[in-house]
Amino acid sequence: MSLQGNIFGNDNTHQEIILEHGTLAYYPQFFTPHESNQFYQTLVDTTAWKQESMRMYGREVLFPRLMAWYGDAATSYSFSGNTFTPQPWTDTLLDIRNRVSPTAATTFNSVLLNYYRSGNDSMGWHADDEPALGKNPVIASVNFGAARRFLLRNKADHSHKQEILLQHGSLLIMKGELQHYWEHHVPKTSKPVAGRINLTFRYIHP
Ligand SMILES: O=C(O)CCC(=O)C(=O)O
Ligand SMILES: [Fe+2]
Repeated sequence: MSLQGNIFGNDNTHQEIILEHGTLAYYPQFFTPHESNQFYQTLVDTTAWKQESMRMYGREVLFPRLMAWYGDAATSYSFSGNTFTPQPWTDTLLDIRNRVSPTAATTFNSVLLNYYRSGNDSMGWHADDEPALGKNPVIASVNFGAARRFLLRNKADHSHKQEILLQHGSLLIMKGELQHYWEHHVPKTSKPVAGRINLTFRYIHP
């Protein structure tokens, strides 16, 4: 545990979760509740949200959440058969990025936003291992809104698991070999939960 704040006024108290082949660092209160409320509402209101679809078994299936992609102009991004061209950075997104980068000790040129409108929205098992992310990507995941469970499982042994409750104002950094050996997902929940926004800051190799 580090109990020291930094010059940005972030709460850098965190927990390192060392897995076999991969490391996570979880900062439960990286942003204050007050600024987290403001970021949440601004992002709900001003993001260019879209419900994208992917082709699965010959039919178009809607992703069970809303998404948006922002970043430097040269960072188009492909997954599940889609190519996303980024929207230009907004002041809010640059503000969040600039708060997170020093702690992640890297630079980011893009961000994927996911909006889970209710407990019925979710994200399936996957690894963020697209070639454009490079060999061992550092991904900074920021959470505003309802707390949701984030599950990890070892690719080779699904009984080998880890779980983190990602809370309002938290930051999760994924790094090292994590994406090669582990998958993650956000399950649906039958509990009545409010909306949640997750932002994953990434470096896309042009
Ligand atoms: O919503 C989350 O916490 C996970 C997001 C995620 O895994 C992704 O965007 O790749
Ligand atoms: Fe992911």
